[in-house]
Amino acid sequence: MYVKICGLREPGHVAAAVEAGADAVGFVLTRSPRRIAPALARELAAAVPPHVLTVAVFAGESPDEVRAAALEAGVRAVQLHGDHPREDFAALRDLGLTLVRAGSASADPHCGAFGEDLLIVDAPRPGSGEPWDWAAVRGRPTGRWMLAGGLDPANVAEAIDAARPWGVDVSSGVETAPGMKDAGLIREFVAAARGAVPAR
Ligand SMILES: O=C(O)c1ccccc1N[C@@H]1O[C@H](COP(=O)(O)O)[C@@H](O)[C@H]1O
Repeated sequence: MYVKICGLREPGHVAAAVEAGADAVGFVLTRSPRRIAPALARELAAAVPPHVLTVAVFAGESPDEVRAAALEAGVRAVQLHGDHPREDFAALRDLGLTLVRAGSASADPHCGAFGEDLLIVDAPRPGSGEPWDWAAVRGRPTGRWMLAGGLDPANVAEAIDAARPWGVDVSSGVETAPGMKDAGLIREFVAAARGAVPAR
């Protein structure tokens, strides 16, 4: 089970995610209580070992804006929320970064359909912490896809069982308040996601 911890803003929380065994860490460079400047993302990303993917998160920015911020942040992946056409992913391909497409359950459920490397199937309002009907997508997405939206340490096993994703992505569920991550919750989330064995 691939695990991404998103919306990190402090070195201690990045370290907690890495030490807990997260596969990817996210830095939000778009409008959000978790937004940080690309320069801070660069500092945080510099402390992340190469086996952990560093991801810059965007929502609705143009390819040129994404390109500039991602290069400044020095990340290895960009995550695009919103209704981006295929051309936007094609325009970013030359960066050599992992491309992540994020959309709701009504978006195209096939990873790679827009030229992306990873897919996130999320709640209608990304970063809201609101659970949704995870079981509704079971069997629909294909390829390397992560489930997101309202996950937390207490429900992630149930969510995995319901949707059967390749991975999971969390932001609000490892916080004590919007934007305030908690190292203990990060550790609990990774352990719960990895311990989850879907029922047959
Ligand atoms: O985390 C944010 O604040 C955010 C803002 C704008 C776009 C995406 C954002 N994060 C992504 O949203 C989900 C997590 O949602 P939740 O808070 O756990 O319910 C995940 O895909 C994050 O990468």
